[in-house]
Amino acid sequence: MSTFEKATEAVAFLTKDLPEALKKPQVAIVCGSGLGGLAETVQAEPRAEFDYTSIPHFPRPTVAGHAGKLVFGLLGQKIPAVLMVGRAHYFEGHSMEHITFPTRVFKRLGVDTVVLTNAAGGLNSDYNVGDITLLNDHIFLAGFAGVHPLRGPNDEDFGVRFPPLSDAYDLELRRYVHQAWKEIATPQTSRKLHEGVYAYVGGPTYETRAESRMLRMMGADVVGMSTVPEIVTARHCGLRVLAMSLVTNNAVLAPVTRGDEETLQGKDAGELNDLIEEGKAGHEEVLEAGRAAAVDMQKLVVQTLLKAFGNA
Ligand SMILES: Nc1nc2ncn(CCNC(CO)CO)c2c(=O)[nH]1
Repeated sequence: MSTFEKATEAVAFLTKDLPEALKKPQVAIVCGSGLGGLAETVQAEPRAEFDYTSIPHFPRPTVAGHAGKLVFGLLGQKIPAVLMVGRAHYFEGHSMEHITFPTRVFKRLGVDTVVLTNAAGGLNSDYNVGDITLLNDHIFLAGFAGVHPLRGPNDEDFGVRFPPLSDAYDLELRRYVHQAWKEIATPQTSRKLHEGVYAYVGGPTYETRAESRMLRMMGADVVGMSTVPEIVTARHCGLRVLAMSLVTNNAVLAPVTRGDEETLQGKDAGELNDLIEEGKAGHEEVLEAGRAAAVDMQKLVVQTLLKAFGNA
């Protein structure tokens, strides 16, 4: 069975009992780590929810903070949308084709715009935890090595064999984000909105210090383990893309301390531990920062989409 046929089967399952107003979602939103609250901004009626385990061929997330449900509803009471609460990742053992299958389902549902959110590590020293980075490009390291969602026979039902990506990050949608942020941010708003480049790493390990420095030197502003495979797949099948990262922690770029006696003289075990532990990333801090920033992120996504499609 081709991916196109699997996506068609999943759409038939999802739409068979959907309220008419929800059968043709215009926008799909992928909620990243700790950002599942976005699905609660969808009003109560009309609304439909599907656990991923019930959807034919859908991948099942295993990471804390990734619930695993598809929510259909109206954003801002007018934009028919489908929201993914929780995503599957390559590092969980899923194939690239499997983690990007939901994007194929969006296409078959008639979605024309996909909004992807994620939690990411900050590489740019101007970024602080809690800031939002509107993505305007990416570096797909795994893709360079052939770990790529479009590897293998091209599915002409979805798109061309050699899709360009120089236009991947929709300029009009990014303009709406900046306009929306001007309306949301107040003088008291501490978090900042940046535009930047996302580096995709396969995970599940967080980067080493040297890897973080390499990514920064390559021009990346934030780093994460998701989103880019979905973006590549979305562009392959002609969807408009809007993507935002929440900076949930700062990647550790500082060179590792030398271990020679001269450098470490006079340091006791506790001080040595502090040196090596400084800035170490952890998933709990990622989730906590996601929860803290979720309301602003939700407002920004909804306000942007109302500007882009609210008069439709
Ligand atoms: N240094 C660093 N900090 C980060 N904060 C969030 N993520 C994205 C990964 N998020 C989950 C997996 O989805 C692990 O926290 C990263 C990352 O990949 N690297």
